[in-house]
Amino acid sequence: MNQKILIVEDQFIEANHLRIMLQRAEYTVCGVARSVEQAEEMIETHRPDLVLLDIFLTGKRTGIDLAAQLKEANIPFIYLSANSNEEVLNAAKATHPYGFLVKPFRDNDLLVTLQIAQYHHENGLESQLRKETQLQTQLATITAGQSNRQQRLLMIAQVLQPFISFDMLVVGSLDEAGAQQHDTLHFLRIGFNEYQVFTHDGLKVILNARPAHAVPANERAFSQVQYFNETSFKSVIAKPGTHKIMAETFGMNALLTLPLPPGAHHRQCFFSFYSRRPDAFTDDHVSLGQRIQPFLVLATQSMSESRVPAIGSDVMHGLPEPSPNSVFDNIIGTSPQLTAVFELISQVAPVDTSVLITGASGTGKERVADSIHALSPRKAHPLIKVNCAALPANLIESELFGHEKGAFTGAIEKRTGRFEQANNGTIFLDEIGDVPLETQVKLLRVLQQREIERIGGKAPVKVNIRIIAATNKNLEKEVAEGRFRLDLYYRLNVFPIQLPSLTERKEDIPLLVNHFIGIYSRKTGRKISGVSDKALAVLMAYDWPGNIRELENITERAVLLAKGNLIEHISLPVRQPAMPSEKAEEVRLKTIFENERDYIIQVLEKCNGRIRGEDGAAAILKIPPTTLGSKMKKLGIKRNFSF
Ligand SMILES: Nc1ncnc2c1ncn2[C@@H]1O[C@H](COP(=O)(O)OP(=O)(O)OP(=O)(O)O)[C@@H](O)[C@H]1O
Repeated sequence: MNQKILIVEDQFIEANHLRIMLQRAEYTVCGVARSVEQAEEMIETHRPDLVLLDIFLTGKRTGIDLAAQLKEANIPFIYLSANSNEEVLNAAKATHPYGFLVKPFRDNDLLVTLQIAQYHHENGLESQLRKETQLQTQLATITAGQSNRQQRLLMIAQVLQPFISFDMLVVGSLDEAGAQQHDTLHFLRIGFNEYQVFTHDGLKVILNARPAHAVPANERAFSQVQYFNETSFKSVIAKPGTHKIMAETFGMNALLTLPLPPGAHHRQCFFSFYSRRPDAFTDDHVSLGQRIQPFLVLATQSMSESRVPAIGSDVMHGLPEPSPNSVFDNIIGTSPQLTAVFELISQVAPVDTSVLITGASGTGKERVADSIHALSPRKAHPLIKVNCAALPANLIESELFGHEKGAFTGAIEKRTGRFEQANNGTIFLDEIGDVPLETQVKLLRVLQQREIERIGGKAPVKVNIRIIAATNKNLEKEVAEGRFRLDLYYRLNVFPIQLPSLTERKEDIPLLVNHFIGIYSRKTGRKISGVSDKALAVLMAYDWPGNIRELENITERAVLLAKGNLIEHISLPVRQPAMPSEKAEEVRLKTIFENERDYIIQVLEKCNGRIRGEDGAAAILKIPPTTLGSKMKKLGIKRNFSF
């Protein structure tokens, strides 16, 4: 084994037990630290391969404080803590640990967690290296290509995006005195892999609409790779200049500067990446920027050597190629939040990593699963979807793993389970948070060993599957409350994708509404061309507890009820007005479950309690009646309605 492990634990007995256990398992324990200060010294001296980290330690600083340094030093760490309250779990999760074990735990749990951590760390590093080599090759190909400066820079922007997520890239050159020239190009991200390109003069045209701004002449550029997030960005934009314009005109909140040194035959250039996210950039971006500097120098050098066609002065240049958004045809939206999701999908789809999709009900989790499968090498094989919440506890195992004939009373025939059906393809386990604890152990086994055991079967059966799971539950909370196994959580949460709620991306509402109008006009044979400004304003003002599913249902109804060929009137669910004594804060703190519960009750009321049938609540909510039934049970909604 021979991995060097540092134990950071202030309880002597526990630390000693850990040391003995790890040594027995052939790990090398390079030290036991009782405080963050001691740990810092030992890390410096021994450079451990992994750190086991208690959260509350001797002294003021906690394990969570040490985590930031470990991350920077690229040392994986696992928390061991007796404290499993949700707040601590969330703070710990934000530091991206390789595992979290709640004390007391079994020795074996720790050994398994260590192996998982090692696996993730090595794979993470390896795939990072692979991706970076690929990036360098892509940059070299662009350099060798024949396209003009603008096209090349656009291609560079596109290949850099997965590594440095930005909303605006500004590229330009400097004169001998270090002042900016007027050859600057701006690439404003307007969709996944789609950019609006404008020149220095183009920017002037935009700014004329905002007379308070002027494009500064001869502005100086930064001389090293560095970043400015939130507070430091505020000090950068305190002075007039390009950065201030980017902040005030385009809503940018962070900057990463990447200057390129001058050469004998070419000028000094600069790349400035801006993001709307105030915490967008990290030290990792600085290191990456320094590593790719030579490749960018070559790319820009070849541009100054090639004859560059004149670029229209104040014209907005579109993409030279058709928008590659089409790979996500089934997911409508161009908001930055959704674009970030596209980014994650395209990163994870080609590999076999398990994915955990989280987000409130109706945010499109199933759509994301569809896209991951469709973009993966498994696309020619089945994508099997299982709604775990809809399966009664006594049937779930036979549904997932299958059974042999005669395995139990009623098993009159052999049944192939969903895992076997998904062989060579993908299995989508929706509502994973609803799987009973007993079944969770078996799922863990599938994830670890890629084999299943049919009920009544004599030997395990190997399966080659990719697992995508989804939930609208807060799994950390479920773990903390003992309803979800931590080891399964870590196995599933290898690549989390969190979907934004519709209120977080209201700018997508017009696109979504038009998309649904198109679908339901075709379905119903009505010729509806769009929605009036007034009706759209109503949609934009609503808070969408049911997310896109609710928007789809409301649009469908509006299409049916429209008097002319424009939707003029939108009828939204009547919401209970807040009680005067209710504080605004309390209203805001409603949980997803309360929202979901209220929404289902509203729909049930509208349907006079009918669940099934064409005008039943299940049809309106676009979920099977059995799913609605189990949701109602879960949310404590009594079945005191007529069916
Ligand atoms: N971005 C999108 N573009 C177009 N349609 C969407 C989008 N996202 C969701 N939908 C539609 O909204 C509905 C709900 O989507 P989906 O079933 O994927 O949500 P979900 O998050 O899996 O919900 P639940 O947690 O309730 O299972 C579906 O009818 C889907 O067609």
